[in-house]
Amino acid sequence: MVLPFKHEPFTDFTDEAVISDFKAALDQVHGELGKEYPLVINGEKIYTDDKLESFNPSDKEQLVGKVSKATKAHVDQAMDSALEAFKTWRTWKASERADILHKAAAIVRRRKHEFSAWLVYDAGKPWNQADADIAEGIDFLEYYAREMVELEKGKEINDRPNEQNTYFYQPMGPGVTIPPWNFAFAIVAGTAVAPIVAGNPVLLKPSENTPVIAYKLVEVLEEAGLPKGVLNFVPGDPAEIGDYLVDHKDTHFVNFTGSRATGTRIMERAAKIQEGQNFLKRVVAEMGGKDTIIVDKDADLDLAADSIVNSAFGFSGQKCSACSRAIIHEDVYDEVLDKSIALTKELITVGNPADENVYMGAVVNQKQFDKIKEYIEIGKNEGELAYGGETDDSKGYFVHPTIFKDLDPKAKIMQEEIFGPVVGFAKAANFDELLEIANNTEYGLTGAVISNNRDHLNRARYDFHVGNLYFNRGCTAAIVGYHPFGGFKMSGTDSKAGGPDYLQHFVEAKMVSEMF
Ligand SMILES: NC(=O)c1ccc[n+]([C@@H]2O[C@H](COP(=O)([O-])OP(=O)(O)OC[C@H]3O[C@@H](n4cnc5c(N)ncnc54)[C@H](O)[C@@H]3O)[C@@H](O)[C@H]2O)c1
Ligand SMILES: N[C@@H](CCC=O)C(=O)O
Repeated sequence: MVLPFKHEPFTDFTDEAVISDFKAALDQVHGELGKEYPLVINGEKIYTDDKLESFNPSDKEQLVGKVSKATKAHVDQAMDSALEAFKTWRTWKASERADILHKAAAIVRRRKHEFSAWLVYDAGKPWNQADADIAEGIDFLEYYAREMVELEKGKEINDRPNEQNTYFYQPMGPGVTIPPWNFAFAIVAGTAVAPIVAGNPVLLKPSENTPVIAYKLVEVLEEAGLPKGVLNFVPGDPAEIGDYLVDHKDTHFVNFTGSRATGTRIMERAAKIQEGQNFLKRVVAEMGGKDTIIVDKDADLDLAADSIVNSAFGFSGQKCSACSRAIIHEDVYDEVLDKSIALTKELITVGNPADENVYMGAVVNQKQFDKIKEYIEIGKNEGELAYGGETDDSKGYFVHPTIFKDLDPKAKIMQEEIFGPVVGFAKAANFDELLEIANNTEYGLTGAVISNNRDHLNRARYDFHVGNLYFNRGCTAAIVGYHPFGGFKMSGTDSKAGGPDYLQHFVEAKMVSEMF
């Protein structure tokens, strides 16, 4: 019997036994660094000479792994195997497909610390953030398995005398999953297994920054019994195979999560009908954010500072949901700013996340490091540096938590996604203005309101235009099955990952009417 869904608990890293187990997992993974990984096409492991090399962001000389690079010819091969696999995979019952996800979840759960340890080295995640990423991946497996069994039942529609009508959902055909690096296990798992459990084979092209942990997922799903050809692993250079995957005439859907620039490019390309294509492609594109916490005059100011600091600096601000704008009522602005600086000083440590109790590791790569540094320089001209601003890329890509104050809400660092540990403060005269500023970016992903005023919360519920809105807490850390995730405006297609509507993106609804 399948138990009702409950999210995976987070690991208690204050327990000495857990600390010792986690250190052992780090040692185990350390011993496996630098290995080579293949493509997986039709169940066959293919090693190529040309490889992606993944390095530890906190120790940039440390090679995490070398992953084979797919060419366009490999993509064609993978698509052929997906088309072949579709013929039988589509006929499996939902519960049979779901069982593979349940088994995969059980395998990952048993090897949880080992998987988290890979994220420490491959993505630069501190222990607790790595643990949360793996827990979210397990949740996606467990949640979509249950959701598919429900969806297979179809929906009730009306009959008339001598007429029986049925309405049900069927898979669409093979498609492509293109995830980012920042939730290198959770988002890869969620965006690959949702279409798969719905009956569609997938070509998975992981991020070039974190391909090793993605390969680990492919191994687990194979061990759990996923038939060959249902998940094909085609890492590669996005400049070489990215457009090719999207443009392919047999790509039925693209399940993308990443930057606005890549997402809009994919939307445009997928709209063009290719020779031999006789269906419209679907695109799920979950993109960037410029997420705001607003603090009302009547609010718990310690809670405000805690929410801002943890949402801005958790995983070095490398979350689409990260708070990069704090808009504060002018009457409490100085106090919230002072409390936020004090808490940052007290809480945030920067270092190699393989060490215990590090709050922030390095940012993912040189490109991100340079970009964040550039925004810090821009911020110095646009506002006043209130805290931090230091950077050091001698050993790893370290950026210290950085707070700017007294910014114009239209300033560049208040409008563009930085994707690093930088938060800008601005003030507003009243609640109308707080909301107006919160809505003045082109993004609409997450936001939070810290307020004790019920009328203001009621207004924000409808007038704060973001897909995920939180009251009296931070704006990160959505949980599968509890906080379905997806953004408005240029943040994406509002697909609501981890929610009850998500699988609908990967099925076709069919009506059959029979006369008796
Ligand atoms: N809204 C969400 O749910 C969500 C979640 C996580 C991250 N993000 C966003 O992702 C971004 C960070 O991730 P990133 O740096 O990996 O983003 P990115 O757009 O650079 O890359 C995302 C993926 O797209 C691939 N890609 C790049 N060019 C491509 C092309 N031309 N065709 C096909 N694929 C291509 C990359 O290889 C990678 O796998 C941030 O903007 C962040 O806000 C959004
Ligand atoms: N689901 C995550 C954000 C994913 C994007 O990076 C959160 O809610 O913080």
